[in-house]
Amino acid sequence: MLVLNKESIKDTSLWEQAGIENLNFNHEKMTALTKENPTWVHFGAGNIFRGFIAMLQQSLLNSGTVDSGIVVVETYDSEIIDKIYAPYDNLGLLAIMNTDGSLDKKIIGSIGESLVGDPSRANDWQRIQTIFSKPSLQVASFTITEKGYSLKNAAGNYSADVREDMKKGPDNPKSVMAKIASLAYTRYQHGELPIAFVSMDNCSHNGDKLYRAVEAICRKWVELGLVEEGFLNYINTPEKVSFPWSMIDKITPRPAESVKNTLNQSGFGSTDILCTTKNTFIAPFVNAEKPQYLVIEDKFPNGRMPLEHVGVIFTDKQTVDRVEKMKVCTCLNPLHTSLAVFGCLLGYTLIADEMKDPNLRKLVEKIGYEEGMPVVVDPQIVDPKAFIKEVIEVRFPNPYIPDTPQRIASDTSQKVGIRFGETIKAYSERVDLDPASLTFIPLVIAGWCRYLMGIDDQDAEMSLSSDPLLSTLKTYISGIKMGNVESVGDSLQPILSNEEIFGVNLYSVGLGEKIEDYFKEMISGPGAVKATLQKYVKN
Ligand SMILES: NC(=O)c1ccc[n+]([C@@H]2O[C@H](COP(=O)([O-])OP(=O)(O)OC[C@H]3O[C@@H](n4cnc5c(N)ncnc54)[C@H](O)[C@@H]3O)[C@@H](O)[C@H]2O)c1
Ligand SMILES: O=P(O)(O)OC[C@@H](O)[C@@H](O)[C@H](O)[C@H](O)CO
Repeated sequence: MLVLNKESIKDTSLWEQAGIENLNFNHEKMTALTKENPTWVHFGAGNIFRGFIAMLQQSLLNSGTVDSGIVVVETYDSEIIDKIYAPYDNLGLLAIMNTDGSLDKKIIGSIGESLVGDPSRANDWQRIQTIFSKPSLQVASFTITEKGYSLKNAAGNYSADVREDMKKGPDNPKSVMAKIASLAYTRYQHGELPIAFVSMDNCSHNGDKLYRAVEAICRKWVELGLVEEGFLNYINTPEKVSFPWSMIDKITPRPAESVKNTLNQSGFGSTDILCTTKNTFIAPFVNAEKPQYLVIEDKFPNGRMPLEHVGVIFTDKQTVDRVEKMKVCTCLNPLHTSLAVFGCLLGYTLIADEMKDPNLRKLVEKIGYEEGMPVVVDPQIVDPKAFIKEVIEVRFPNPYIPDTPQRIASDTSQKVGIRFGETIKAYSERVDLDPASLTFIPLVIAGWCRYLMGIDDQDAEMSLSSDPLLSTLKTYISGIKMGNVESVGDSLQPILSNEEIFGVNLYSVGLGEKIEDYFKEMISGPGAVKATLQKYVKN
């Protein structure tokens, strides 16, 4: 069996025989050059990073356009580095799942260094500080999930770590955003060196989200006299520090047993799948679909790698905003979240199987075409109708993509505001549209509340995907009993009125009571979720 390490990849014929595309550059040289002159640090060593972002730099390395790779930093889940990067010399394998069932297999070898971003790992932290003091560094990018940018807890207060970091200053930060602020401070101290901090997470205005979090911490440090005022000016000078917006799209499911088995059959053995204690599902291999889109605001004060050669679209902020809104608020992610919630309730474990269920297919068609399209943002550079058609007809139904509703249900509380709240707000702002007339979006929100009960449509207990608000949300609905509509009372009110969650108080736009009614229908007994869904999609 072929195993991944820096020695094994030197024997090119072995990889050729296994049908695995090898690197077209010298891995050792790339590693040395990355250490000497790092240009790109990426935070968040998860699946999308290796399956998409690292492969972009790899294409540039393969063509000889660049000579250094990426330094990956994991600030949250050190097990990823210790168990998935270090043992394999930072190498991985990408399996692209084609619609005909074939796999395109490529070694992932553009990661020059992997580090744990935490002061408790002193050597790694010092090394990251050194990297941030280097003039060569151009880009710090991020895929740390939407919750990674959050400074506050469910109650809207700064979390304990953030409070402590704000009080203590840039030494020994604990929270992820204070770590970034601290590294920016290092860069400031070394001559106000320029850099672009590029969020590549699925959240609207992701660059602003990152900026706001980092800036709030820096501002506090300045207020308390822990750092010079010039640091805040530095962060706020776009010619020195930028926070470009981006839109990223490539379905990259958790590593799947089915793909592991196929890889084993083809003679590739580095396939152990791990679920870390922090709940990251990761393996030495990544499985992903082929389609991919990355659109980035072209604002890089220290220059950047020529990623336009490998399909990345660089444009202005407004266009990024429009593409991102098109995808995240209408054409892909709301449909995914809908399939996630109902898929879990109805016992599905594969998105492609859900697309064979006429009710679920109809649901996403109605949410996308009927309720989303009237307010979709047309970015001009991508056609929303063609995009959503590819999503509904080609990407979601691809039976070879082992994507699960349970993966997508993770962190739903962090996502519903963007996935549905934006459309609801757009209806409120239009004189010709009324949010209270929506049917399917509120149906999914009711489905999510029903999901939070942790009981599936067959009345069996179901485990819920991780979510930072899960315990709080479950407390609100703990008094609700299946089959007992009276027990609902006003239990859903703290959820549905929470503007932190939905971006809008759903009662004030005429949807709160409607969602409560759908919810009541869905708890009337076993099979009620399916029946409710069927009743409304058939109308
Ligand atoms: N997987 C996809 O299909 C896909 C597609 C487009 C965009 N994205 C974006 O990328 C993000 C990550 O996806 P992935 O596939 O790499 O997921 P993953 O589960 O493989 O990895 C998640 C990464 O985020 C880090 N993380 C999690 N919680 C964090 C926190 N509170 N603070 C800091 N870091 C944290 C983890 O340590 C890990 O590095 C998604 O949330 C989404 O915003 C993913
Ligand atoms: O990653 P999230 O949590 O923002 O959303 C779940 C999925 O919709 C997402 O991961 C998609 O696979 C992705 O947005 C496709 O580009």
